[in-house]
Amino acid sequence: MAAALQVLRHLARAPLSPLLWGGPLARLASSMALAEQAEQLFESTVGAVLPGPMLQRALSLDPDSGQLKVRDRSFQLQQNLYLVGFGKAVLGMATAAEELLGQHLVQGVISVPKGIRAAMESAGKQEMLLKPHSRVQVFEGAENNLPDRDALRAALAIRQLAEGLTADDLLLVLISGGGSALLPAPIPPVTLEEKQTLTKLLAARGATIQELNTIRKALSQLKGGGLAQAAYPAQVVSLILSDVVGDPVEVIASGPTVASIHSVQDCLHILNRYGLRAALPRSVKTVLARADSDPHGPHTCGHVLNVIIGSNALALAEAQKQAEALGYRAVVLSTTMQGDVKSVAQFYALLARVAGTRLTMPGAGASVEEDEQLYELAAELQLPDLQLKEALEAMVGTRGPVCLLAGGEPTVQLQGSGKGGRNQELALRVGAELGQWPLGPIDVLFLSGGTDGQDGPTEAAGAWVRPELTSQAAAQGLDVAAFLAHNDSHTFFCRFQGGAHLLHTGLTGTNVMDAHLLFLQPR
Ligand SMILES: Nc1ncnc2c1ncn2[C@@H]1O[C@H](COP(=O)(O)OP(=O)(O)OP(=O)(O)O)[C@@H](O)[C@H]1O
Ligand SMILES: O=C(O)[C@H](O)CO
Repeated sequence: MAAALQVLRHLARAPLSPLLWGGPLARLASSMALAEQAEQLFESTVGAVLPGPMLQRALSLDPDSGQLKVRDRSFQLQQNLYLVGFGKAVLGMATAAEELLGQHLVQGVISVPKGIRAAMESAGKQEMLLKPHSRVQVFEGAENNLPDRDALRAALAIRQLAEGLTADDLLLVLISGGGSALLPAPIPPVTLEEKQTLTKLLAARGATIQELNTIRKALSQLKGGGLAQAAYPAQVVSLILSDVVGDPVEVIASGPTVASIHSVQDCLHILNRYGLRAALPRSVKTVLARADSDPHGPHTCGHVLNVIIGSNALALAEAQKQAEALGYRAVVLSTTMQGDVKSVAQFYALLARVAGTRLTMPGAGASVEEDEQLYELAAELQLPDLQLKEALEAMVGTRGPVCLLAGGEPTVQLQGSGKGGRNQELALRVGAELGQWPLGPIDVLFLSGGTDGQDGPTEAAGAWVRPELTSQAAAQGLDVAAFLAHNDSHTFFCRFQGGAHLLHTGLTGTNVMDAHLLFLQPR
């Protein structure tokens, strides 16, 4: 048995040959290999945006001259390098930056989530931990992604460092998702508590991250270009890991090194939209009124270079390469997947059916109705970069396995009190949908995983499913619909086949939203 497993593992890693996909043994191999390959590809997706590789790609230092190259710009390092950072992935980014540029680093301050060092330690991720004599001071705070006193202390230390810099200095700013909560510095008389309450209310009422961060910028000393202004006249290079669809630098972590273009009117519209304008604290009204008459206008950021060094698109591009190396025809469908998880699940299930028909019955063509339905669903999701037509055209003449890749962040409207996460809920919904139709002679697998390794408040990163999910679950006495009704996807996957469908990567130290992989293998 062990030897057979070895063979299957080997098959899983070897490039796929269409000849393999035939008899019953090959089918068993294919089914094991498919799940293993899916997990392997998910790991490759995450691997492309781990802090170490990302910083190595973004920075190059000539050790003799001390010239630092970032994109097409050069900076002279001469014991004049300072570092600040804030965000969920910043501990690993700072570790990698110190490793690369340590001899020039004078001082650093970073603000990272509470408990992250202990979590990385216990996960054995030494590469994410600063060395004992690091020049970087670490503040942990913002429990539950909300600004708190600890994060405020960190923000003030970061501001102090930035304000002390001169025109000879270079400030490296490391930014990742979660940065907004980790860099709170409300403009007086707004208090931290008031800012916290407003943020919570806006989020609870469904404000988008763009809206939320517009308000955060208006009330903050450091967001919306404030940090860049504090560091002036030093040069500023911001290295940004994007956790927002479309990679907008002014939104990620509320753009502390990007001049804000929003007016007070924009803020009032947002506050109106969520019914919060009437009950605004006096302090917030005061700050907004002052901003309106600010004679200096928006900050300028001419001394700043903002660079996106990691994103969902980058991660998917790597996964696409790996999938192709494994013998798949691989297409990136979209990196802006968003919308309600139910619609997203319907989209993937129908896509599997339409694409599957094209792959297994090339002559027959898919039903026109299904095609139309698929395009309608896609239009409802409003994905600006969707390559649906291209993906379907790529199936024509393809007789081998296909892998469709996408990324983004669907939303779950929580109704139940179950345990789950966006990715496990999406996978479970796709599994349930896939079981509703016959799919023909084709193996299908759908995987959804959070690149940060933690899907909602669970230890899993996500899950994978196959069309047999509902019937296999029923045989085990598990009712998929009942679990979905309570948003209890994690409990489901823990019980289903002993948890074999869960993705367990542990905290990855990075975060570029979620990855969705759809595999189609004609038998
Ligand atoms: N029981 C549940 N079932 C499905 N989704 C859930 C459940 N509980 C929480 N969630 C979802 O999990 C998300 C919060 O989890 P998480 O901490 O992974 O947030 P996040 O937005 O992924 O953070 P990050 O920006 O770090 O990726 C929310 O989108 C929430 O709707
Ligand atoms: O910190 C934030 O503002 C969000 O994670 C988006 O970047």
